Amino acid sequence: MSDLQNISLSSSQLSVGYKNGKEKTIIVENVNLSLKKGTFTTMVGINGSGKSTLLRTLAGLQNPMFGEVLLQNLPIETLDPEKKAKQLSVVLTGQYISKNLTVLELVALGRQPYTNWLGKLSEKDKVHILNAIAATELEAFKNTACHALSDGQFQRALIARALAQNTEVILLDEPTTHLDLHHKASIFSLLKTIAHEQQKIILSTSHDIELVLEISDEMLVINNGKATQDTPKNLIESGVFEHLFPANIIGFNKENQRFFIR
Ligand SMILES: Nc1ncnc2c1ncn2[C@@H]1O[C@H](COP(=O)(O)OP(=O)(O)OP(=O)(O)O)[C@@H](O)[C@H]1O
Repeated sequence: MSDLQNISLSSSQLSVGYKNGKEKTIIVENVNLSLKKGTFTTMVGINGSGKSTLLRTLAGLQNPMFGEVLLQNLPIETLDPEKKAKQLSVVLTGQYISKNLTVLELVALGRQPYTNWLGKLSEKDKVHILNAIAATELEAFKNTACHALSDGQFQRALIARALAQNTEVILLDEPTTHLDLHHKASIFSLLKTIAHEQQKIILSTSHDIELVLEISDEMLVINNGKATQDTPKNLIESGVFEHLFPANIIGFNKENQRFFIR
C-alpha cells in the first residue's frame, strides 16, 4: 500500500481560529498534516495555543478559517453526517453525558450511526459493544452506572464508546485530565495498542509532554501559531521543545527528554 493510500485524515493549508461577527481570528495557520493508519499521534502545546480548536476543526465540528480538512481524500464538510459518523469519532472532555447510564448503555450509544430508526441493536452491534468493553478492560463495570466510576474508568468508557462506533479515525481532547500518572500512562498505552492492533488513526491532545514523548508514534507540536508534525525523536533533535515555554524559565534536556526549571 502506498503512503498516500495509507493516509485517511489530512489537512491542506489549514488555518483554524474563531469568528466574532465579521472579524476572524486565526490561532494556528498553514497546517499541513497527514495522519496515517496504525499510528498514535499526540498534539501538544502551551495553554491557549489552539489544540482544542485544531482538533475540533479536524473533526469537522467547526469550520476552518482557511484551507481544508480531508477525510478519505474528501473535504470533511461534504460528507453526510451519517457517513462521517462511520468514519470518525470524537471524545471531548466536558461534553454532556448522562452519568445515570450504565457503562453498557453508554458504549451502546457508539452504535447509533448503525442502528435503525428504532435504535434496536443487532447481533453485530452487540459484538462491537462487548469487544469495545473488553478492549478497555471494563467487563467488571458493564452494569455499573457511570457516576459510580472513577475518572479513569469513565475516560475508558468514553474511549469504549468511540471504539464501538468502529471508525477508522478517533480524535480525543485531553482524555487524561484529572488522572494520575499511572492511569495517564495506561490510557495512552491503550490508545497506542488500539491504533496498532486495529490499524486506526488516533490523535489525542495532551499536556503531559514528557509522557507522550515516550509513547507517541508521531507528535504535532503547536508553537507560536505553527504546527509541526514529526516523530518524537526528530522533534527533540529539532530543538522545538527548548522554545515551547519561556526559555529563561523552563529549559529542556535532550538527553533525558525532561523539562527543567532554571
Ligand atoms: N469562540 C471563541 N471565542 C473567543 N476566543 C476563542 C474562541 N475559541 C477559542 N478561543 C481562544 O483561542 C485560543 C486557543 O484556545 P484552545 O482552547 O484551542 O487552546 P488549547 O491549546 O486547547 O488550550 P488549553 O491547553 O488551555 O486547553 C485561546 O486563547 C481561546 O481563548
